This record gives sequence, C-alpha cells and structure tokens, in this order.
Amino acid sequence: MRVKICGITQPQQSIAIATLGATALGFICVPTSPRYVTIEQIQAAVAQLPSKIDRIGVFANTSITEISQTVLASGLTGVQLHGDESPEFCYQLRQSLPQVEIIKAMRVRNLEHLQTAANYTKFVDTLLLDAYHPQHLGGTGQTLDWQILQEFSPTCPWFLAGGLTPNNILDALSQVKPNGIDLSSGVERSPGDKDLDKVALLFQRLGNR
Ligand SMILES: O=C(O)c1ccccc1NCC(=O)[C@H](O)[C@H](O)COP(=O)(O)O
Repeated sequence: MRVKICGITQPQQSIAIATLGATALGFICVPTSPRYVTIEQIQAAVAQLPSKIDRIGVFANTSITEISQTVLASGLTGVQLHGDESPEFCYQLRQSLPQVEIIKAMRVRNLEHLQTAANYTKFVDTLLLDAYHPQHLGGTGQTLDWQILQEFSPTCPWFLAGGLTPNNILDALSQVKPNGIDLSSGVERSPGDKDLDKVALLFQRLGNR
C-alpha cells in the first residue's frame, strides 16, 4: 500500500520519513497554507531522497503554467489538485506534463458528490478522497464518513485522506480498502513540523500492509 505523508517543510524530516517507510511525500504549493513551501524549499527537501520516493506537489485553483513551472524547477514526480479543478483542466494538465502522476483530490461532502469522482478517472492517474471543510482546503484533521466509502471502487487507484492518525488508521482500513493513505496533521506537532515518533508509530501499526 502507498503511504503519503503530506505537508513536509523540513529537509531532515523528509529523509527521516522516507526512511521510516513513506512511499510518497507531499509538498504544499498553496500560498495560503501554513505548510506552504517555495520551489527552493522543495528542492532542498528532495535533494537527498532515494529516487523510488514519489514527490507530490499539492496545488489548488492555479494555472497550468504555474504548476508546470514548479514541477520542472523542483523535480516533483506528481501533482495533486486540491481545489475545484474540472476534468477538462486535468486533461489539459496531462497534455502539458505527460510523465507526471496526476492526483485529483475530492473534498467529499456527501454520497452524491462522491459520484462525481467518475468524471475524472479517464483524465487522472489517481484519486484522493479528503474530508470537506467549509473554510480550509486541506490538512484539517477532519475525518470522512468511512461508511459511505465502503462501496467506492473507482476504475483508477485511490488514496484515503482526512484526519487519519496512528490511532485510527487500522479502524479506517478495516472499513475501506484504498490503494494508499495520506496523512498530514495526524502526524504533526504543529503545521509543517512532523512528529517523527507519530510517523514511526504509524508504520509500526501498519506492519506489512
Ligand atoms: O495541508 C494543507 O495545508 C493543505 C492546504 C491546501 C490544500 C491542501 C492541503 N493539504 C492536502 C493534503 O494532502 C492533506 O494531507 C490532506 O488534506 C489530509 O490532511 P489531514 O486531515 O490533516 O491528514
């Protein structure tokens, strides 16, 4: 199973988290986020990472030009779209960045909204389901209603996100079967400062999953 730890801001933490078992690290490229990192900070954080670790830039409601420039300058291997991007936008982004993984995040409000995920699967590599919050785009610590996800089986791989912690991860995975999980505030001391003890506990609880 893929494990993405999102909202990395410190180079030493990126190496430590990869060593503990993360398969992907997420870098927030949304300027209003307390976890925002510049291109230079991403370059520093990925410089020493083994090449097998996916480096995902998280963007929201920005232009294809800005995303492409950031990806090319910082060596990101994937883009996570966390705003209100349309399927058409995902298609256009794929034309600009054909080698880069495109992840569309859905901030799930209800079952009806979840059904719109099917509109994206032709144009993206991966979906990510996060909790909806009226004021904040992500990193909120709010959990999804896992019960409504029990039947969710899109035609592309997907990540479960939203309020996951070392304490609730096994409960979540007993109810839903995603291809990957994504955690941010549940393994943090404060926004952008990851708690390596919590990250270690997460991987201990995950065992060989
Ligand atoms: O984390 C942020 O600050 C953020 C800001 C704007 C857009 C997206 C953001 N995070 C996206 C993520 O992938 C988080 O890992 C995801 O929302 C889950 O967060 P959490 O509930 O804290 O585990």
